[in-house]
Amino acid sequence: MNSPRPTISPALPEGPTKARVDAYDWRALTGELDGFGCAVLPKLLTPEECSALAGLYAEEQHFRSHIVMARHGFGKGEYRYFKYPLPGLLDGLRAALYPHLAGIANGWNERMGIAEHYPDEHASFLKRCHEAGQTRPTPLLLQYVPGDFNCLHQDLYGDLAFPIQVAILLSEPGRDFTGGEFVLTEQRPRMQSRVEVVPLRQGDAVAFAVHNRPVSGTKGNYRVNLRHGVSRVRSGMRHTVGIIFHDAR
Ligand SMILES: O=C(O)CCC(=O)C(=O)O
Ligand SMILES: [Fe+2]
Repeated sequence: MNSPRPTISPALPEGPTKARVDAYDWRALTGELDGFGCAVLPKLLTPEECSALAGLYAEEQHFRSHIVMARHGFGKGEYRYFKYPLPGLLDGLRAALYPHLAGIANGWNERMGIAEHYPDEHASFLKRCHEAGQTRPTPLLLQYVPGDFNCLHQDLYGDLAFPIQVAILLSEPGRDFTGGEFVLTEQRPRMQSRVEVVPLRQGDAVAFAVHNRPVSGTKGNYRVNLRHGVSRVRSGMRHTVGIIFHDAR
């Protein structure tokens, strides 16, 4: 019998997320992540999926907590952490993206001399998080209005951290909002920091380093320290969904 898995909202079908993710040129994406600490997956979500996801923001039953950034000094704007079970589309994306990113993350750990090896499947990695006391879901939905911004930060939620995460822009720049650029900084040992501004359209995803990545120099690999954030939204409303692969303590 063909019984599809239930999804939270009929507007959010799981779809063939794995086929969609697998279809990207992962060799090229790996090259971008290795070279710059970030890579764009154009059109990971359709405009309809973006609107459906952004529309969940007002529906409190999907979330475990609500953060007003200004109260914590994180910037200005707000976000909500999803509860388990995640909406089918997000759950599917997280499971489909993970194996590709785990390969890259394992390469990074080898080059940085870190003994940790990430398993091939996200479920196995989550089991490790849960055994380490990190059991709370970290995928989140963010909402910005004019004047809002997200200070440079690292999404670390315990000792266990998967070193690459993904953010998907759900709104269309120019039409839905202006300003609000996704930015990354890379602090290089004993050198000045480098910045990346990542151009995104609605539905595009950016995969980026959470905290550290290796860079090859003349004397072998060295480690850089990354942070990400969002510049000030000038007008309109901007929504993003963040996919973090480790759970939180
Ligand atoms: O709104 C954004 O583009 C960035 C969100 C963020 O900080 C994250 O997904 O971890
Ligand atoms: Fe973040």
